[in-house]
Amino acid sequence: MKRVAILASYNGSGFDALHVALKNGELSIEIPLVISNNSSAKVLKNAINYGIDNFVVNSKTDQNPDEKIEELLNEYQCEYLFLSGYMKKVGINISKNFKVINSHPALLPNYGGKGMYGRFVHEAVIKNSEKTSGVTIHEVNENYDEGKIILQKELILDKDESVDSLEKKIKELEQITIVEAFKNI
Ligand SMILES: Nc1nc2c(c(=O)[nH]1)N[C@@H](CN(C=O)c1ccc(C(=O)N[C@@H](CCC(=O)O)C(=O)O)cc1)CN2
Ligand SMILES: NCC(=O)N[C@@H]1O[C@H](COP(=O)([O-])[O-])[C@@H](O)[C@H]1O
Repeated sequence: MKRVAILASYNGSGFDALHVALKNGELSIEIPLVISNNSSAKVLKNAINYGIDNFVVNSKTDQNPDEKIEELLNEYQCEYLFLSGYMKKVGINISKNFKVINSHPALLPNYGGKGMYGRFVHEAVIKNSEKTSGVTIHEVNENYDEGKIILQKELILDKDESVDSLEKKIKELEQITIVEAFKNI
């Protein structure tokens, strides 16, 4: 059974989708480990509620955060690492030694790269009067948002789409896209 660790900076909404899918038997995975760089992240509270071991790893807790993350992935025997709204670059040792998967809130290769995260993505999409946006699940390499695309799902923007309304739609679409992607990995 695939052992998947979660790495998140805030809510980890993708983690919630995977956890529901494993509990209802839709996905044959285990999630034994949750890591956040943010000690007040909601993802940690959810991990505690689900009874899942969780750790804060950042430059204050560890001299080399990536080394600590790699140590935890090995200790918990996780071959997969899912980035659920993680806002830092994952080091090359991790991306090379583990199967790292990310969910990006846009249709890569557009609207990706440094600075393209969270609301900044939706702001750019709307500023450019795009007719569509979507979600991309992709493998993670040493660069931001350049790994092999696993699955994309598209949505059509309303004429009066706002950043808030697009963010909400993307997060809803993300929930199903993440689970479908893990079925095919
Ligand atoms: N090696 C990789 N690491 C990460 C990837 C990746 O594809 N390869 N994806 C990101 C997630 N992400 C987009 O999907 C992303 C997150 C954050 C940024 C960014 O510009 N971050 C800022 C710092 C923001 C902060 O500190 O809050 C920066 O680097 O200056 C871009 C894309 C996760 N890691
Ligand atoms: N480029 C990475 C990126 O923007 N990731 C996005 O951050 C959000 C985190 O939301 P959450 O903290 O509520 O899960 C998610 O929508 C995810 O796609």
